[in-house]
Amino acid sequence: MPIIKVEDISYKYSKDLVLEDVSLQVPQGAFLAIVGPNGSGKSTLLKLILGVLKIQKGNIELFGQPIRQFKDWQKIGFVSQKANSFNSGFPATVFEVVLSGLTKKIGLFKIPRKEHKKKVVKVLESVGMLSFKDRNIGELSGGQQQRVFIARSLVSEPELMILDEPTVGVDQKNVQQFYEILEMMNKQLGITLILVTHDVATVTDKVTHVACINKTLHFHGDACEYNELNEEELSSIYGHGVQLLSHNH
Ligand SMILES: Nc1ncnc2c1ncn2[C@@H]1O[C@H](COP(=O)(O)OP(=O)(O)OP(=O)(O)O)[C@@H](O)[C@H]1O
Repeated sequence: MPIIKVEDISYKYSKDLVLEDVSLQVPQGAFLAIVGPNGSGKSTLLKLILGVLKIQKGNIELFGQPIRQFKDWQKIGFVSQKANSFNSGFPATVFEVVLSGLTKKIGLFKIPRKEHKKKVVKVLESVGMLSFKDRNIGELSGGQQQRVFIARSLVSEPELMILDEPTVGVDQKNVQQFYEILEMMNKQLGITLILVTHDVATVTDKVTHVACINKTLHFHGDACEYNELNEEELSSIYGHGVQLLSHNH
């Protein structure tokens, strides 16, 4: 059973379709990159999958259930591109931010137990941020904040994690580290990942599957297949003049 099944989805905000007849499946354990130029409908597709936008045409199933009936939202973690925008005055430590990912489990205003604190320490360690646990979140760099937000999502043990351009504003060196964390989550923790990104050149040798979207789905397959596409095939995927080539080309 695929974890996500998108069938014939079309969507428009006003007159024009921004998604047209998009169908794709995400198997359990996959690491899928959704790539496409600016304004190609990537975030819209995510919002439909996350239930933020209402389906106009087509169907989506999550964990085998039609999205309308789906209630297990705690199985899904989400990290948005705007996560790393805390100002330096924000009054919460790294530890507190990650602990807030357990609010549903602990219950609002209840006192966290030892096991909860242990979980926070464990996930902070896994993203390499344990030594920052008492620092104020607003005093960290964008890349460090982003890792803390990943940890906050991880702490509730999601089965699927969706990341919308998480590396925007993160420098190249930290981007590499960031992808290593994602690989660890996918391979060691067995979390299915969906990553929306512009950064095709960096991701295609790290992910298992690639979906190229530009209103319609132009390619959906495994990453090896994608890496073997020639230039002509790639430009027919993206349209001429769109600079989104894999580094193998
Ligand atoms: N709330 C909205 N109301 C009207 N139009 C919208 C809205 N959100 C997005 N759009 C339009 O829908 C199209 C697809 O937008 P979307 O955000 O899904 O693209 P994207 O691929 O995520 O883009 P980017 O890579 O720039 O983040 C764009 O033309 C955008 O202007």
